[in-house]
Order: sequence, then structure tokens, then C-alpha cells
Amino acid sequence: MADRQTSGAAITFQNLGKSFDKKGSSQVMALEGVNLDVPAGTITGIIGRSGAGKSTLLRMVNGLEQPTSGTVTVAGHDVGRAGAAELRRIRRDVGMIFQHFNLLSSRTVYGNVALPLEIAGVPSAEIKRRVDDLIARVGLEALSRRYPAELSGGQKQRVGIARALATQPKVLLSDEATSALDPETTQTVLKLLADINRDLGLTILLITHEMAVVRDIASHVAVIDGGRIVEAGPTYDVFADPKHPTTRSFLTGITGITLPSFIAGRLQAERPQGPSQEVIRITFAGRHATDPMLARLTSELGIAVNILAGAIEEIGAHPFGNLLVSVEAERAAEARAYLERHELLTEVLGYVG
Ligand SMILES: Nc1ncnc2c1ncn2[C@@H]1O[C@H](COP(=O)(O)OP(=O)(O)OP(=O)(O)O)[C@@H](O)[C@H]1O
Repeated sequence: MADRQTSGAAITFQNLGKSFDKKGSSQVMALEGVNLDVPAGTITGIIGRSGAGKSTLLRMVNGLEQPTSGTVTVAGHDVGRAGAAELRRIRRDVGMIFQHFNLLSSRTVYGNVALPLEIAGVPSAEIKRRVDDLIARVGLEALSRRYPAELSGGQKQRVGIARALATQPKVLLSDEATSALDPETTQTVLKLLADINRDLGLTILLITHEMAVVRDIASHVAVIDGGRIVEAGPTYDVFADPKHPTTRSFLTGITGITLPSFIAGRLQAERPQGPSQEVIRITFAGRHATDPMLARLTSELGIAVNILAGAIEEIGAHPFGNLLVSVEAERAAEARAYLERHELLTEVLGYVG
């Protein structure tokens, strides 16, 4: 994860709004009152559910959409007010990669990466030098004569990344770039993006609906919900102390820990009659992440806790973990209140009789 000194904002959204005309009379407010600084040199993640406004926000950065109100500033340029020539300059400074790669099927790997340079009128010897360099940077030297149809998804995205870097941009926009990839390939592409961020000092603004992507590479995060930024800051701070329900719900599922099948098969949503256990997910973060809270729950309140599954990992060198536990349903509310008082997050998953 990038954790570098930053020098000001690479992108600033100021009081940004965007509405679309809908068929009939009403309007869709895709974005409203968005204020956000994307610090230069960071990898910043924008996370939100489908329809939250992520793509619209991203598309404003390179002028593919115009704001209805407010401004987007990229490296000092007001994108919404830029004339044609200034917009061309901005677009050279802002590369973009896509979920479905958007490669030209009739061009080879080399041809796809060369395209932006051909359009910019770069001399062919210079194009060859730069394209060879870029293809090496993304590890595709052996495949430069292949066509997109002959590549895996991860290889196609590497071509997309090389092409986006061709004009030596200051900012790279990533539109769900790993959403179509399997988990292993996702990791290799995220690692490549992190390397590029570190080596080139490039600012990366990525949109995603997966908190795991944010956890893995973003030093900063903004959570978008219903067209508004509901929470933003350094990733660890947001993970350690999420304020908004949307952030909390994104966080609870990210470790991928699942209940053992003997419990999952018996889990019911309503508390049954008679003695039962409440199954709870506990998210550990912040200053209490490593405290022996469950032992204290038992010794201070006399509530026994059964551990069902768990994992602790690091986010930006800080501990962050999830535990699935069960406690006697009768005393579960008391147990959850105790844990919440000590700044742990709890979520009721169900009951077993
Ligand atoms: N060109 C358009 N015309 C009309 N409405 C639009 C247009 N583009 C987006 N919208 C609407 O704006 C809202 C935000 O859409 P947007 O595509 O930015 O969301 P998103 O968070 O990127 O969603 P997803 O993850 O599904 O791509 C949605 O209600 C969408 O229907």
C-alpha cells in the first residue's frame, strides 16, 4: 500500500453536482455536493454500490461528462471549463483503464499500446522506444505480436495499463479494472498498479465496489452513497473507525471468513424459542484490535464466547481482523454492547437452536 508524502491535491472535486435528464419529466441526481481532494501521489479508492455515482464521478475527471454544478480540477486545470485544446492536454495527463479492457481487436499488443502515441503525432522511432519500454514494464515482452483474442484477461488488462501510460499521464483512472478478473489475477494486476504508483509517482484514482481492492492497494478511500461522499480519509482511519452505515456494511464482509458448514446449515434469522446461541461477527480495528477483549468479556461479565472462525490481517501495517463467534442468545445484547463500548464492531448473523 502506498504511504507516501503527498504534495497537494492532484484532483479536486468542489461542490460537484451532476444530474441527467430522464425520459419523462424527472431528473436523476447522479452526484450532489461532492467535495473531495485526491492527494497527489496516492492510490485513492472510491467505493460504492451500483448506481452510487462512481462512474459519473470518474468520467468528469477527463471531461467525458460535464458537471451540472461545481468544479473538477486536475493538475490545476478546470476540466468543465476547458476549451478543446486544453481538454486534449488534460486527456494526455489522465490515462484510463476499464473493466472490459477496451482494446482494439484488430491491433496487436504493440499496436494497441502505440495508438495514443500515433494519435499524438509522436515520431515512429520514439514510439518504438516508448512502446517497447511500456510493454516491458507490464511484463508482456513475449506477447507483443499477439492479438487481444489470444490473451488472458489479466494479460489484456496489462495491455490496457501500458496503453494508459503511453502519454506519460500524471493521473491514472481505473474503472473497476479488476472486476472481470479472478482473485489471483486481480492480485497481480493490483500489484502492478501499486508498482507503477511507487515507481512513477503517478496518482491513481480507482472506482470499485469491492472493499478488498481498497484494502489491498488504496492509501486513501472515499465512500459514495446516493451520489454523495459519506466518508473519506486515509484507508486505515476509515477502516478503524467507520462512521457511516454504508462504510460499515462494506467492511463487515471483506475478510471472506465464512461460518463452518455445521453452523451455517443450522443458522436461522429469527431467535428460536428455548435456549439458543446468537452468531456474531466482530470486526477488530483501531487501538483495541489486539486487546484480549473476548477474555475480558468472560472475566468481567461472565459471558462465555465460542470462537467459530477468524483471521487477523494488516492494513497499512496496522492489525485488522474479523472473528465469528457465538454467545448465549439470552446475554448476547449485553455482550455486543460491551464490545461496541470498546470500539469493536459487531453484526448479528443469526441464531442456532
Ligand atoms: N447517461 C446517463 N443518463 C441518465 N442517467 C444516468 C446516466 N449515467 C448515469 N446515470 C444515472 O446516474 C446514477 C449514477 O450512475 P453511475 O453509473 O455513475 O453509478 P455507478 O456507481 O458507477 O454504478 P455501477 O457500479 O453500476 O456502474 C444512476 O442512477 C444512473 O442510472
